[in-house]
Amino acid sequence: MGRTFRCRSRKKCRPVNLSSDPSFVQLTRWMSKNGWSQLCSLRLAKFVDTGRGLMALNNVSKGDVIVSIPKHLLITTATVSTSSFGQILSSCKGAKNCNFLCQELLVWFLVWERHLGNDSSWSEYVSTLPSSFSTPITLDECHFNSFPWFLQEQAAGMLELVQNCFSHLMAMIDSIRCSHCQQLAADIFKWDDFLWGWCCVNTRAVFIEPESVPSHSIPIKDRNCLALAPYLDMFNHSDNAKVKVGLNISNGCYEITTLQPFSKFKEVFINYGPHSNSKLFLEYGFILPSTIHDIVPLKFSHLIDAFKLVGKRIEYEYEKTKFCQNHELITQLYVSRSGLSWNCLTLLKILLSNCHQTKTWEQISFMGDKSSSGDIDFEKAKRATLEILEKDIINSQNLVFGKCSGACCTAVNNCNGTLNLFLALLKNFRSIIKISKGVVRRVSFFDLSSCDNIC
Ligand SMILES: C[S@@+](CC[C@H](N)C(=O)[O-])C[C@H]1O[C@@H](n2cnc3c(N)ncnc32)[C@H](O)[C@@H]1O
Repeated sequence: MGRTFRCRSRKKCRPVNLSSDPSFVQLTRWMSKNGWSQLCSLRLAKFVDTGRGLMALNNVSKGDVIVSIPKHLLITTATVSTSSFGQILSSCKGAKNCNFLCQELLVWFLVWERHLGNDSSWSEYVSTLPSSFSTPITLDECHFNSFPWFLQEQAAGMLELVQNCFSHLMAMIDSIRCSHCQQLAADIFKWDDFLWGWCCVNTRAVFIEPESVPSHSIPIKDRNCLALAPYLDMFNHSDNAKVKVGLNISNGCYEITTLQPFSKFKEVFINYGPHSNSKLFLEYGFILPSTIHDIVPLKFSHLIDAFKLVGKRIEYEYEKTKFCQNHELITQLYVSRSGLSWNCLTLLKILLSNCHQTKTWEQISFMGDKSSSGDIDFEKAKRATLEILEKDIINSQNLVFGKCSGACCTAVNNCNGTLNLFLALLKNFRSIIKISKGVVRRVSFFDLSSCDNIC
């Protein structure tokens, strides 16, 4: 490997400086004019692994405030109520179902301000927002059908919510004419615009105490706890980041304090919450190489099928199923890197039991895995469960590609990025199952050998 090659490779890994990006320059200028000042020396950059984010230009110490946004630069439902869009909403008052989800209002606000272009008082912020997203909700529904069941359910639920929110307000405002462009709302706002707004709010909004949002007259039907925060929404997420976030009452700014240091020229991260990769994929359109929160959910039917696979009959299947339902054991079924969850192990053990008495099943449910030491059938059932789950994931992997004709992609997603992400997520699931199989084998070996010793 020559020197030129090494230099080129190093350059490829280096973040690209985006500090002179015109929309970003305009954003910081506009924010400075409106009372914002940069407390921590950061630069906008494009990182190889995480995309656009913020880089430390000096060492950042534990306890440093990395960002501080004056309250009046946050977009909350109070901002919406005082905007020209808020005036339109007030003309809908009295209409049937005239109450809104907090997120729905922020979405429509962004869509409205984007259509105002340079005439929007938030144009400097709106022009920094991404134009496309890799969240699965932006895919055509045909792709959802290839997802593993738990992702399929969640993605379909999210899509239904977004569709309902879109039609909810469109029904109220479609005949209203915009005083800015004189067009009918029905001609201005399309599904793709709403989807864009939804993704912006879903991937960028921060939590704010509802009491901190100034009161207004728009009826909100859920917790009024979301805000969009210009500049602050440029921070990427890391599982390891530790931060303190909230409104500083003494200066009226929304602040993030880092509880760990960052070295000069490294990316500065915040933490969006203890999310699994499934959640990051569904809600934010990215995944991490690995997180401690990763699990692969299981269905009760996977456990039943495991018995079929090992050729074992379940005695009193109907009664046992009823018992497990009544004792809320058919919840929290998943596999993590440390193996099958407690409830999975308990269910397997109950299903294996030859006893007909609920008292015995109750005992098993208290003892869980411990009641099974050395039971070969139990080890076989555990392994079979993992085999079945892995097969499901492989099926899904085979299905997802070959479905896309390109015509199904929405304007806010060209599909390939999301499908590659999905593939990476499935790989992640398979690695969890693989590690878990090792755990099963180790436990099995340990249990059997300790059994031999006792004998
Ligand atoms: C609040 S924004 C952060 C800024 C964003 N990267 C941008 O360019 O505007 C959240 C989005 O950033 C991206 N993101 C955040 N953390 C990431 C990470 N660790 N790896 C990859 N992408 C990440 C995801 O697309 C996510 O939806």
